[in-house]
Amino acid sequence: MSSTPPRALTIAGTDSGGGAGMHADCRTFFSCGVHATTAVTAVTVQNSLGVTGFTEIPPEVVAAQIRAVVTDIGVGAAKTGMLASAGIISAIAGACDEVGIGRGREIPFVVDPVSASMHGDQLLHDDALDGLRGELFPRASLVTPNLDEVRLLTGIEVTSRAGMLDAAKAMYELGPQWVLIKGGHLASDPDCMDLLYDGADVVELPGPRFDTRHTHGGGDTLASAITSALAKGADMPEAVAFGKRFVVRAVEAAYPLGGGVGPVSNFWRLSADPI
Ligand SMILES: Nc1ncnc2c1ncn2[C@@H]1O[C@H](COP(=O)(O)OP(=O)(O)OP(=O)(O)O)[C@@H](O)[C@H]1O
Ligand SMILES: Cc1ncc(CO)c(N)n1
Repeated sequence: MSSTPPRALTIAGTDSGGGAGMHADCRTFFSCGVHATTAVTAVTVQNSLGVTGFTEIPPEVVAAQIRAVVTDIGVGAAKTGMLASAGIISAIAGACDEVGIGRGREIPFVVDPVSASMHGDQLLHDDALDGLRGELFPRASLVTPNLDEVRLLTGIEVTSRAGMLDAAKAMYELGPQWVLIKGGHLASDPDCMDLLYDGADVVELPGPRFDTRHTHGGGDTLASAITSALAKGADMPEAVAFGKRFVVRAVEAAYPLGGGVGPVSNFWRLSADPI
């Protein structure tokens, strides 16, 4: 019998195409040697061409999944992805307080403020933005917005690396302990620089920009790799540096799928040996 591995929790939506969302999270946890536990928020109808619909899980069922996992199995860190509605966000905030998930509590909490798929299909109702800002960000150890989410949440349009620092400061004012601004959408930048900020220090996380359109699930993969490292006891700068190294390799190994946009590879660490 082996000893129990580190565990992490993803609170997120499913992607029937298997590229992003909870599927990307679970594969990333697995690749990092972390047992994946899940609280499903929504079931999306999705493939490489986009999202054509989703069904939400009742908020009390989302909260019950969190309680069931944390009180029995225990987790070293938790993350959120697609949350869909204000009601689900409130239920998550309440459950997190009950079981000790959040900044200053036992279980670090990574909040990825997913608002839309990379095709632009909405994954969060407009009236849920206040819930994210008011109920989740103040509980977050880390928030990981992309530049579209920065605009939605703060009104700031980032067009340069200097603008990323303004965005980090504005996001920090919304209450999280740490902010990671992702630079993947800054097309004018020949590299992919992310920025980590804790209200005082700025850490630049440089990375190459690969010439590929197959980046579906990149944000989920980054946040899950960070969560895996936190579940193993890393501090935030270490965890984020690991997450960036992991996602760079994942984008490099991205693969085409279907007729649209393929996913980053969450299993680049595994060999491609025949059966
Ligand atoms: N073409 C690329 N080459 C290398 N790294 C990239 C590329 N695009 C994005 N990244 C990196 O991948 C991570 C995710 O960034 P991005 O800004 O794309 O997030 P996102 O929009 O939330 O992702 P998603 O595609 O899941 O919605 C960041 O570390 C970013 O720097
Ligand atoms: C379920 C789900 N979560 C997150 C994303 C964004 O990557 C997506 N496309 N689908």
